[in-house]
Amino acid sequence: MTAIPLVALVGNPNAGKSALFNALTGARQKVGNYPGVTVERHSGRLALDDGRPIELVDLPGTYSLDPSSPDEEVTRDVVLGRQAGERRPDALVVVADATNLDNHLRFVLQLKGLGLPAVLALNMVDMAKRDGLAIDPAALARELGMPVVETVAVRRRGLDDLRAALTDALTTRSGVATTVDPDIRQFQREARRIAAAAIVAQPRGRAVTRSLDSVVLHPLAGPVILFTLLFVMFQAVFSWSEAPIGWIEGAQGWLAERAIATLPDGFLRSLLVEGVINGVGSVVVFLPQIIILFLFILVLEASGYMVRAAMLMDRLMAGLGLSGRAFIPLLSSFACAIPGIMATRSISDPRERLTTILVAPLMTCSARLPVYAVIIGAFIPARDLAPGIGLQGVVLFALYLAGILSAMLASVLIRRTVTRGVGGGFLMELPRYQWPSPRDVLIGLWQRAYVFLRRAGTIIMGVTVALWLLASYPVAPAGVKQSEYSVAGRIASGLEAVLRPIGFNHEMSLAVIPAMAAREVAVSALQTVYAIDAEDEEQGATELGGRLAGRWSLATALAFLAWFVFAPQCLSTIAVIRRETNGWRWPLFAVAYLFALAYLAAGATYWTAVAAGLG
Ligand SMILES: Nc1nc2c(ncn2[C@@H]2O[C@H](COP(=O)(O)OP(=O)(O)OP(=O)(O)O)[C@@H](O)[C@H]2O)c(=O)[nH]1
Ligand SMILES: [Mg+2]
Repeated sequence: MTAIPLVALVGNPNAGKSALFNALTGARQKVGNYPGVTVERHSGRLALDDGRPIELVDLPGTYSLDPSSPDEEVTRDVVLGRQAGERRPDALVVVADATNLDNHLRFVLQLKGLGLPAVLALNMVDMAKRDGLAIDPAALARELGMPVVETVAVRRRGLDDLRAALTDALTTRSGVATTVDPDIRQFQREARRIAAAAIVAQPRGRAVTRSLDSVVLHPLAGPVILFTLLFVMFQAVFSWSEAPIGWIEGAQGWLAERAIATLPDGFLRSLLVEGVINGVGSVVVFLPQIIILFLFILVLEASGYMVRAAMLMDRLMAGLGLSGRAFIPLLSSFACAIPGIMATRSISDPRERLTTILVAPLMTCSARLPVYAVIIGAFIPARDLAPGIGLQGVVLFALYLAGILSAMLASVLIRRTVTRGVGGGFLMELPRYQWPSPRDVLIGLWQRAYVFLRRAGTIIMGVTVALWLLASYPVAPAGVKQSEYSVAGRIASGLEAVLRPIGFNHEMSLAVIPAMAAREVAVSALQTVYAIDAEDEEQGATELGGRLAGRWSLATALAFLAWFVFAPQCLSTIAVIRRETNGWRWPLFAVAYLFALAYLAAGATYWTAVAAGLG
């Protein structure tokens, strides 16, 4: 006697497999409206139309047959007949949620590639109809090359048709052949195409999302749109911020004047004016630009566009060995690498995760913005390249691009060497587009502003004041430069020997040491050092940009920018890498390669600029 046929119920989590299992076998399996309800194998019997008995097994839901994820591997092994103590199923009933067709079809296509006789149970059609979504099962069957039966498992509807289709599939035993290349991105594209062909009516919101996506995710138009959006964002950072920056500078000047007018000349007044008000003020002045940057990022996130950008990036980066799964952590690293590195916990593949952690510090965090902005403001003329396209915004865009491109390049190199091995695919559900809620955006902006101001009031102020003390003492004799004679100055002189070949001067060498605590400190440190060397307080309060423009060569300024694209000038990031990788090995690796890159990039920039006659 031959064993009775074995049929497996497979599909994405929450598709209704257990509900269907119960309806077909009369069993009482636990069903629940959240993914991952069924975690072990259950089987039961039912009779086909011709009276033949079959054994039906209800499997845990999975999103794909990705061998890198342990739970998906079980499903894969069962379906392929590789699981110990389990025979290979003779046929599959693939269950898909009609209300989420394209996402579920992706897995259907993958399962179809296995070549087993299969029937698609298009479940939850009641929910689809309620939402105004109509799917043509005949069209779907034609496109898929697989019988399709509409079911409502919880109402026991479509069961007879399902049994009939299953009887057919088992009798003819016609396995459906693979038609698509087994690549998750191909499945995704094919699933979207089939869903679009089978859906005959859909709610308005979905239709809007679909037509927007056909443009936004277009292989050519998509990247162009993404690039344009980012370009506009960086233009806005400069062009919208002028007035509010003026207000902050005004307030800062007024505060300094008040302090000078009320306090007697001496230690306290110098500390307050040079260290606190002007030092910290030189950083706080960049608040408007940070707010503008985040206004764009938050709106794009809330609208549902960012997930699309991740998909686009995934496609672009696929050949580079970096997955789109890394996009969200890398995107958060534009705010700060620390939450970005923490967000890599969502990356299941350990090698991909480590690579993402190692390149996250290359994404331009908001702490670099003050450094970039002060140098750009001082050295790049505020003229338009074309109407509406300012040169300063273009340079800022280029700096961000340099960070992104080097992160991509670094990840290719790291993936080929230290973290070699295949990674998992990238699956992401696309949410619908929606208007961002102004309230949520405002709350988000407030949080960013608060974090920035808190940093200014704590770590940046603390380090700046400490630097002011170290740079003010011992007091230099007449004719000797204070910033060189002081404790800080002497330490910087040691570093200057190393940094001079890449165009750095004494003040810059002095600024990069305290900037290890936080990059913005580079700005307040320069402000403080120049103020200390100034003849009087009036002159000391001169705006930093103007002061730099008169003293640094353009080549030196550009080298400083290049340095900050790469340098791991942030102790907290190093600490977080240590925590997330459980040891000193990777943080030290990151520090070493990033400083090496910074040195090479600054040097190359400096010498190229000198050779071009900009020295
Ligand atoms: N309206 C409607 N609800 C359904 C239908 N089929 C299942 N459900 C409900 O959908 C939810 C998920 O059903 P399950 O059978 O637990 O899904 P599953 O595929 O077994 O999920 P996992 O075990 O997590 O993989 C439950 O709340 C069911 O009651 C259907 O055809 N129509
Ligand atoms: Mg289940």
